[in-house]
Amino acid sequence: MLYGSEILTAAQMRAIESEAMDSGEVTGLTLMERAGAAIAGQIRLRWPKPGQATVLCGPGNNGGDGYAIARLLAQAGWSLRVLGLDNTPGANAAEMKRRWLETGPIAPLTESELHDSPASDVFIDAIFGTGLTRPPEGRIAAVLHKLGRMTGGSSRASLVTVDCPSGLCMDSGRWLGSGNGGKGAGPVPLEAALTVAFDSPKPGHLLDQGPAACGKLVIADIGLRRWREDGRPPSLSAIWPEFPIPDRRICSIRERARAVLDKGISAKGPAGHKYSYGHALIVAGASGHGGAARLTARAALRSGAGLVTICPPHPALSEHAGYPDALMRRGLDHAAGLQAILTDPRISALCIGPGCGVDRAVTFLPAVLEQPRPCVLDADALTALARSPDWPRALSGHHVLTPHGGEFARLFPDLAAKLGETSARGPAFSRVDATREAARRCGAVILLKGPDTVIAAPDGRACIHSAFDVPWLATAGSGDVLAGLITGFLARGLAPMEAAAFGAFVHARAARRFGPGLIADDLPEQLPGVFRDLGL
Ligand SMILES: NC(=O)C1=CN([C@@H]2O[C@H](COP(=O)(O)OP(=O)(O)OC[C@H]3O[C@@H](n4cnc5c(N)ncnc54)[C@H](O)[C@@H]3O)[C@@H](O)[C@H]2O)[C@@H](O)CC1
Ligand SMILES: Nc1ncnc2c1ncn2[C@@H]1O[C@H](COP(=O)(O)OP(=O)(O)O)[C@@H](O)[C@H]1O
Ligand SMILES: [K+]
Repeated sequence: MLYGSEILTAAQMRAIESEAMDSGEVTGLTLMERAGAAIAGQIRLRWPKPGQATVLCGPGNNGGDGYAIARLLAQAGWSLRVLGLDNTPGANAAEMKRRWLETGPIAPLTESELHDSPASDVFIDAIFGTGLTRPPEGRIAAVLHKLGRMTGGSSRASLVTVDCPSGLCMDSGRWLGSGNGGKGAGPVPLEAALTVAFDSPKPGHLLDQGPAACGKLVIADIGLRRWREDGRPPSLSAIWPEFPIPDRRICSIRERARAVLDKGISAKGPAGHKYSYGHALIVAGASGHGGAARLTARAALRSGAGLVTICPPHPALSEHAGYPDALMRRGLDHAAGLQAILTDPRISALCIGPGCGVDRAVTFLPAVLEQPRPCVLDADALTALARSPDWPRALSGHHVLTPHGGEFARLFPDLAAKLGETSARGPAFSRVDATREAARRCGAVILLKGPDTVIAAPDGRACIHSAFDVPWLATAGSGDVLAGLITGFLARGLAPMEAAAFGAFVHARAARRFGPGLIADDLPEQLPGVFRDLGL
């Protein structure tokens, strides 16, 4: 459907693994050996000279992977210290443990044994993976605290995690047992240098605390693709250009971008004129607040919309007189005026919110919502929307809402509260769960902003756009630019979910291309380069 790679929940991953094993074509032990070999291989790639490694093995299959890694690294000349538990109930993990014991001993998995380990180049966390069901407690929590202190910050030793940092919920990216932001009763959050996960990224690798905890994420192919690619469209995918997972059901960003932006041209041919590319209308606010709406309008122009008109109140028209000259201006003082403008059928998308003012947004929202064109609701329009009773009934599939966390909490206070709660059991409620539920309730596309932007449609399709590598995107007005991009793509005829996803992708790409020091004004100016880089 969208771009990037499929994301699987822990339960979906387990189901695929079971299906593969039930087919009789692969055994659990083979998968574990492949997992162990993938991680040992990644470690040897990064530390070509054999060194000292300490492997911490838990009770389940994650621990089984750990014993396999220890054996393979030892065979490659590494010095190993392995810490483990007496209890290893699973047959495959027990077999891996038995094979390791032919090579070396296992010390108890305790804080004091970890403390007494020889200085290590690499610590390998194979305590819990997808099987984590509750927050680590007691002795394992103490081990994780210690591991966090031994490997975090300026420590020389690197942490490599098997599938995920132990204690992190792979469906939400939240530390089980702690509230939002990693605070609370959970373990010292681990900060890995490298996480090697299997087959597909899980939501927790990309959401919330996940990216900071996982470090560099590598997805290892362990031969399960055949059971995964069953023809169904993925319900959750990652828009992550740097992520080189070819997935035959999802075309590449480049292909998709070309298809998306060629749309106007191929529909109209070279004889197309400006109206072929759509006409976007931006409802702007009173004097003194014009910058936000102008950023939106500039982004809509640069996105390739054929025409963009900005509509402030008449007294504020002079404020919008400057750059860009391509922008059209039209005074708009009351709802009847908007209805009159909208008699022009060539206006193909609207945006209301950036720099609009809440009172003005309250005035214009009914007229905006009752007309059938696609529309982006951002900033003040979201605050205005939250004030009107029974607002979800006024929305439908042609609306795109682009809240940041605060606006989301105003619109969906219960979902925001749930996101902030401490989770005593996994899977924890995630930003994907919250955004999907929000989209379902109001029947519109929701784009929840953040370094881990989540976009969801009312039918349950969702994607995560990861922008952890461009923290400089968090600058005043960058959200206004995003709203303009989405409006421009809607004006050009993209479906709402696609316009939102493509907007988020292009927005981050522009920020990445500019680099630190970026201000929101720079973003629209980067777009021609972004489109050129994409080969458009
Ligand atoms: N997905 C796949 O296809 C593959 C997965 N493999 C590995 O298998 C792992 C999943 O294995 P498991 O399902 O055995 O689960 P884990 O090894 O993640 O651990 C689960 C075990 O720990 C217990 N447990 C969970 N939370 C606990 C807590 N807070 N305190 C104490 N005990 C707790 C569970 O009851 C269970 O016995 C993956 O993360 C991955 O490392 C690989 O071996 C190969 C293939
Ligand atoms: N830490 C971050 N890293 C990358 N992108 C971020 C980060 N924080 C916010 N963003 C992005 O920056 C934009 C900020 O939008 P918003 O909060 O509406 O700001 P404004 O109202 O000033 O325009 C959003 O696209 C959001 O996804
Ligand atoms: K782990």
